[in-house]
Amino acid sequence: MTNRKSKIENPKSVVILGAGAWGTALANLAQINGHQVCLWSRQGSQTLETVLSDAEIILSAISMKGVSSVAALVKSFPLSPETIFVTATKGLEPQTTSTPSQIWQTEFPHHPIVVLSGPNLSQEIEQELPAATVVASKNMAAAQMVQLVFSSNRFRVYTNPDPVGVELGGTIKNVIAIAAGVCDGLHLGTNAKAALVTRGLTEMVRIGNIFGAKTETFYGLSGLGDLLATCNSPLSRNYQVGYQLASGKTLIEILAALPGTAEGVNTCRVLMQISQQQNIPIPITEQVYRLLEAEVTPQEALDELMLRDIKPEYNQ
Ligand SMILES: NC(=O)C1=CN([C@@H]2O[C@H](COP(=O)(O)OP(=O)(O)OC[C@H]3O[C@@H](n4cnc5c(N)ncnc54)[C@H](OP(=O)(O)O)[C@@H]3O)[C@@H](O)[C@H]2O)C=CC1
Ligand SMILES: O=C(CO)COP(=O)(O)O
Repeated sequence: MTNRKSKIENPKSVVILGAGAWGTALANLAQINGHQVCLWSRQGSQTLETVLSDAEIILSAISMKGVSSVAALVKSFPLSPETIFVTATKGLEPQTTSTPSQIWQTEFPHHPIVVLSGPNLSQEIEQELPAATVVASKNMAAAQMVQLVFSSNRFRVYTNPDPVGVELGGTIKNVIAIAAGVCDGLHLGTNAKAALVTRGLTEMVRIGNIFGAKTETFYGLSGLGDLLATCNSPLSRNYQVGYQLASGKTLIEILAALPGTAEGVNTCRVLMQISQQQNIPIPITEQVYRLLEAEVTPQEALDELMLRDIKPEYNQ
């Protein structure tokens, strides 16, 4: 059992990379626990070298497109060998299909890497509504340290030993959230939504298993939990993309007006590469891909899904 009091008695120096919606919310959560927090942005006045000099924890809340370049930049500065890296990005790198934690681990093979992911719509967290999340690592002491830094009466943090599983839950659900937005935008009803989300979870498990993730991880907060939050909330940018596609807008129009990042658009493309390389059926993701590429209309995507070959619910 961890002593929750130590979070005040032993403040940590935490650097958050990326002052977007999620980086800002996480910075506030660590700050209210009494930690010394520095929120770094490319637009800010502080250099990266200065902010990293005494960092005990470096948390990246950068969009997927910036992760590799920022990780390489961080590597060019001296760090304490004990520094813990935390990644909160929910995406996949197109060139390598790597997850963010795999990118950080490749750059920093001797440092502990912790994944932070869960049903965490940043706007609700900024409104001080209660939420729970997961911190996962192969290094349990590092995960427990991060758990203590962020845990509070409004943010409950669980540890987990399956970092890639936790990371992939948060990443793949973004594609299903686009589909859920389409489902609601077309007013297809509660039965259709339940079927979509449940079969979406099956696709998450299939892809996760290729990466070596544990199936049970996808039934926890970072998998099913985040899937439910994102597929049911108009606050989700990915859900908004799907909802607006259903109204007939083009992807270019939607992304031009979207506040912030919808990682599911890029993730969907990467998942299609993986599914083709590994011959893994992910029919919902495939229809989201065809819709994003304007190869089908929302109604045609629905018809394709409903008229697939009939089959058993589980593979024998
Ligand atoms: N918002 C949310 O509710 C949640 C978001 N996430 C995930 O967190 C990540 C960030 O999301 P969010 O904060 O909402 O997105 P925003 O669009 O609000 O912010 C994007 C962040 O990424 C940084 N960034 C973007 N491109 C680059 C680049 N090329 N190089 C360096 N930095 C870059 C920006 O840096 P800068 O500050 O320098 O401009 C900014 O901090 C995503 O992967 C998202 O899926 C996870 C959980 C919840
Ligand atoms: O990951 C999120 C909630 O857990 C945020 O979802 P969006 O990126 O779709 O807004």
